[in-house]
Amino acid sequence: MTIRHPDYEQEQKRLDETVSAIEREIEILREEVREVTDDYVKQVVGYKKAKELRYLEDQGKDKPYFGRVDFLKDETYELDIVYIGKRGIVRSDTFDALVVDWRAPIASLYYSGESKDAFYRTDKGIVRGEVRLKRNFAIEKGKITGIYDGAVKETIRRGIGHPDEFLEEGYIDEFLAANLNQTNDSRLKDIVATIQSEQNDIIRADKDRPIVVQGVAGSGKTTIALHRLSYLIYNYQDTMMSKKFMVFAPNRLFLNYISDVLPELGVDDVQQATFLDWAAKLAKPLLPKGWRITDPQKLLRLFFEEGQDLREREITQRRLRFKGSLACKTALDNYLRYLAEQEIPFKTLSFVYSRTQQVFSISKETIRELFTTVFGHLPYRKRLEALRKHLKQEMNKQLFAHLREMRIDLDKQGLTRFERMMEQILEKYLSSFPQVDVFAAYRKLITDETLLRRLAPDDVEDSVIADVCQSSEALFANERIEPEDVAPLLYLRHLVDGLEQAGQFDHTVVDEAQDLSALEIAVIALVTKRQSLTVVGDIAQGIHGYRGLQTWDELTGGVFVQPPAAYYTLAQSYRSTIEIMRCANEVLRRIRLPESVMARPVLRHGEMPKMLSYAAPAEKWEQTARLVRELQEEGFQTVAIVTKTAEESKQAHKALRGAISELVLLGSKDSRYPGGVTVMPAYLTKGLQFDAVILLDVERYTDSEWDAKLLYVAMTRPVHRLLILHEAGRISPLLCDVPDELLSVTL
Ligand SMILES: Nc1ncnc2c1ncn2[C@@H]1O[C@H](COP(=O)(O)OP(=O)(O)OP(=O)(O)O)[C@@H](O)[C@H]1O
Repeated sequence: MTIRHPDYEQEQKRLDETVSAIEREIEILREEVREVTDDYVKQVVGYKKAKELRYLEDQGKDKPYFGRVDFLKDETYELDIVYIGKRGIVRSDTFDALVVDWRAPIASLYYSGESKDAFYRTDKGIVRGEVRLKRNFAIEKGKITGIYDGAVKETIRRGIGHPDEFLEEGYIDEFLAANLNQTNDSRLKDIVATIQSEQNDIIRADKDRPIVVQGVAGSGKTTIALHRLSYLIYNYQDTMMSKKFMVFAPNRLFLNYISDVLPELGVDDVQQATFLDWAAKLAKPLLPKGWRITDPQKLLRLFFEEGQDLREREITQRRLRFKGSLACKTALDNYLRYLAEQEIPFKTLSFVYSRTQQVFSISKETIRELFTTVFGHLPYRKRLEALRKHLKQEMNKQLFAHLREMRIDLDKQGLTRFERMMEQILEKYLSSFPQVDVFAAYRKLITDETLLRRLAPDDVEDSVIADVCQSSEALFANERIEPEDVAPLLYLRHLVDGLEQAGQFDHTVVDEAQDLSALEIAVIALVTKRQSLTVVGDIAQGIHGYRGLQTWDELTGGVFVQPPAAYYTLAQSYRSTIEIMRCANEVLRRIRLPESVMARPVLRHGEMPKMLSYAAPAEKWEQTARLVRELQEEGFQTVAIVTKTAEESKQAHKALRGAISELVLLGSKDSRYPGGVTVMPAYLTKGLQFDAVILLDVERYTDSEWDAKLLYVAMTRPVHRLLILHEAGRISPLLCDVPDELLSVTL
């Protein structure tokens, strides 16, 4: 912290004036809000004012802003001095902006830092100039407690470590360090004061194209995706509504964990769901009576437990991967084409006008052309409707031309008779077009080896087709579909009937996207207007690798073609200490992944991760309880005891609940994260963070890619402390090569 900054007096004076002005605004608002009215418009305005008042009273008065930026405009050579806060505050008498909202265009300068060549975008174009000063304030109850100028400069001048080390590990400015060091209150919070430049680029990216973000563990993906929603609603309230925003996240616990930050960011009524919860609602009406979707957790055992049938694992993986792949999407597209080409008996439509015995006809070539090309972009059933309408018009046209030629005047009765006749002819003609029942069609395609071989792309191996069809047949025999059937079913519904949900969302965030399949994301894109999606994830954390994305190319090269996606990477990790991240990176190194997924921790040190062993199970529980006590004594509020499986979590809870008061067991059905001391399986910790993590039974993580990713996820959850427990003499192959200087081992 800079003690007595030379501008301290001046800045405190400015703050005092701002606070006084805010107090006046509070008085005015209180008066206005008190007014009772039955005018609807006034009520709406009143509601907005009440919200504004609440913000000013609760937060704005004590800490109206966190930053200042001085911008010298190229065009006019005027210096704008702008104070930036969580919400904009305007004086109602003079309309002067006391504080500029962090989402306003000019505030972008604050996040891009000092530069001689700076700019920001407005509706009217780009404004260029020089950022002369970027200043951060720490403010408590209207008093400045710290002033921090610039970012890199300050850190290096104060000499925290050698400058080379900054570059290697990623520098961090003091203001950010002060923010990160606060003990974590376990929930996600807003980071408006410390958003980093590369994060700012993502938050403010073009709204009308998909963005895909590969970000390492703790790089702020979830946080910035939510800040992006806040940014979008602030800047595009004419075209976007927050109630039409959707956030897809991996589980209900996670949704609960992030739910507090949205209102804090000024976005209240965003929809949130897991993909399966949302998609199953749409898919269920397509299923025959009595059919169910299997529990997604059922397969975890097959993939994460030792001693499982390897052939079954292979078949299952092939089936799940195929059902989520773009190859499956191609097969479904081809299926519709195949129906049109092979199963529709295009015939010439002819009819006779009995009074003159005139024969009219529309050729089969014309009808085929209409169905497959002219209306080819429409869903199957809508194509049929369009064809019927078109044929009727054409029949009318032909007949009336003939009547005119023959100088025949049809009376009302004649016209009605003719209308009826045409309907009958069309009804009969179109009845030979197959009626497609979505589920029956999907079932046929996914279980008929010959058909699937014919329609799937050539690079899908025959043996994969055979495994997919045979194992799907067995699954369907029990009147069950699996979660991976849902996306192809919805995609087929889109091709056949059209998804009436199409364009339902103004913007969609897909978090932990690596665990969804390409086809699932393609379905999400179908229901999002203008492909306005923010897709974030980390390939290194793809713990459902047997079904999820393998690379981002599947999206950038396959799902998002027009408009193409903008791809970003975030390598800087903000959550855990350097010591924790270095140790976790060692686990990743064992599986060959691209360099982009290796995390660079920010310059924040802490205790080295510790590995402790125990000889007997009783000792394991004693040690765990002791560690929890010690962590609590140190002041850590959220501690997670993490096991490999849900079953082990249950056992741990049973063994520990007597020794640890208020210990909460969490499973995949839970939807509320209570804080405190919790015990849960590793896959559920996804996306969450805790002050400290105690990892149990690490010897159970084998040398497989899945286990390495799972262990990596669990190891990257703590903000401050990581403690690892294992049975004496047995150690996970994933940890046995970690150098001593990265992991302190106590035998
Ligand atoms: N610019 C920042 N300033 C302050 N804190 C930050 C910043 N960026 C991220 N953080 C903090 O880092 C932590 C991790 O953020 P978040 O959970 O959004 O990351 P993530 O990339 O989604 O992580 P993971 O993939 O591991 O779940 C949070 O505590 C968040 O507040």
